[in-house]
Amino acid sequence: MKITVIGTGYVGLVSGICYAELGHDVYCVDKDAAKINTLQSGGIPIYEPGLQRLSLKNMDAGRLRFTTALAEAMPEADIVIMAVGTPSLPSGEADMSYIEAAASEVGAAMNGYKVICVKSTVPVGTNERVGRIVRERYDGPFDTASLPEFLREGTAVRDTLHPDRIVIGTDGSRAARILSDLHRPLTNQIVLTDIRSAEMIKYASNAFLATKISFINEIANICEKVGADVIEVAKGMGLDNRIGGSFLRAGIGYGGSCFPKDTKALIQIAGNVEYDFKLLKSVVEVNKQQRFGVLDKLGKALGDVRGTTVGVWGLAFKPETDDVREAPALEIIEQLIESDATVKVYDPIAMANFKRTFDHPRIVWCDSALDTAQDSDALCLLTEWKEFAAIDLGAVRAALARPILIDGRNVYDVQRVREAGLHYYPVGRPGHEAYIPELILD
Ligand SMILES: NC(=O)C1=CN([C@@H]2O[C@H](COP(=O)(O)OP(=O)(O)OC[C@H]3O[C@@H](n4cnc5c(N)ncnc54)[C@H](O)[C@@H]3O)[C@@H](O)[C@H]2O)C=CC1
Ligand SMILES: O=C(O)[C@H]1O[C@H](OP(=O)(O)OP(=O)(O)OC[C@H]2O[C@@H](n3ccc(=O)[nH]c3=O)[C@H](O)[C@@H]2O)[C@H](O)[C@@H](O)[C@@H]1O
Repeated sequence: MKITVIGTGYVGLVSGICYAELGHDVYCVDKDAAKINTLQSGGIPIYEPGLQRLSLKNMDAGRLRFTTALAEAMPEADIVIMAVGTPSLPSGEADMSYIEAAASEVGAAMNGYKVICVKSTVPVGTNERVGRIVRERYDGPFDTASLPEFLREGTAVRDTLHPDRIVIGTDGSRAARILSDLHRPLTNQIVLTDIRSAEMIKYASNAFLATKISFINEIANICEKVGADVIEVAKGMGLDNRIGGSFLRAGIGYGGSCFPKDTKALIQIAGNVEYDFKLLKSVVEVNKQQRFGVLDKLGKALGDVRGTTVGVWGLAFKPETDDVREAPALEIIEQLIESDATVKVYDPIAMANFKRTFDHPRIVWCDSALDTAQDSDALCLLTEWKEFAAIDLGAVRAALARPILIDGRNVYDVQRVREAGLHYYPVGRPGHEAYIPELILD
């Protein structure tokens, strides 16, 4: 099939490249000329393992092209996939302006039947709006379809080529058939449904995953007070098939371009139909607070953070990505600076992105994990990169001015850290002896 993908952010780029890998002819379009130049010359504007190799392979095979001109990419397309951004407005609602502009451009470029899919995460009713916008400019046949995306950054290629399920929302059998044929090589788990339910499945899925994370984080906070170990608790819970073990890693809360945005948007969607989504509001509130647990522990360990030097390992919102959107590290570092600390930072991949987002004279940009630890009064691990998990803790202890390790992602074995002579402050686990449970059970 011939596919045109609009938007070469994470989603557009990964899906475009993966559709080409399945043997389809793909044209990826973006308004950002710099991104398109990079892509045309074989580069990739994001850090995503495995993506560049697939892009080059499919460009060489003549199945994958990049352009800034929608008019060039549209005429032959059977399927048009919109994957433009839907960022948060100050109200929390999703900003629909990119979708509306893209729909209008698609309408102007239509020249025959096509299935117009919305892959971006959009409020219920958006596909109908897209249909109306296209119809204003084109009076021939077409279908719209909701085709939500469930990939995760860092494992995007694998998630796309081996999805748990594909959700297709249509209001007609022709579009349903075309999109089922397109995705059948990927999985047998194809959920064919109506458009509004498909749009809701995406928000409900992200909101549920965010709920699991905030739930386990609250359990971790209680574990700290009663002397239980949240890793054991999550393991014991997760073995129940009804609960499932994934997304029960306690830590400093979720970040990224999607959970924070989509939870807020769903609260607004509910509010617009006069439904108060109390549970999800609490999930968001718990998440906002969770990151500050690192600062509480620093306060306990150091006495006062003023005038100290704090090392920070990890700036990306999760490992295997250079994305720092809504990364907990941003607020933690801002707070440390406000408290007059000097902050030494290091991330294997996300340093440049972070520096573009936030910089300050009291941030020291380090070249390595050990350089960050050198002479710091405490070290905080905020992203669980493999490099940090594998580091020689004895060398870390020798580099630090004071032996304090705050582990925001529960990376280390408690015994191993203690043997290295470090005072260990993980999340929801018995760590350093001085950090005793507040409640001792008889
Ligand atoms: N980032 C992720 O991991 C996931 C994102 N999503 C959803 O997918 C959507 C896209 O997300 P990202 O890829 O992260 O977005 P992004 O913001 O990184 O990229 C969007 C791209 O669209 C381009 N664009 C905007 N309007 C355009 C137009 N009219 N014509 C051509 N190009 C245009 C922009 O220049 C930009 O390159 C969002 O709704 C997001 O919620 C869904 C699943 C995963
Ligand atoms: O809609 C989206 O954009 C995507 O959002 C998430 O994907 P992503 O944000 O890339 O990354 P996740 O692996 O889900 O992690 C999100 C955040 O939750 C945190 N997290 C995750 C899992 C966990 O157990 N604990 C935890 O704190 C991570 O550290 C990270 O900050 C979803 O997992 C994808 O299915 C979805 O497509």
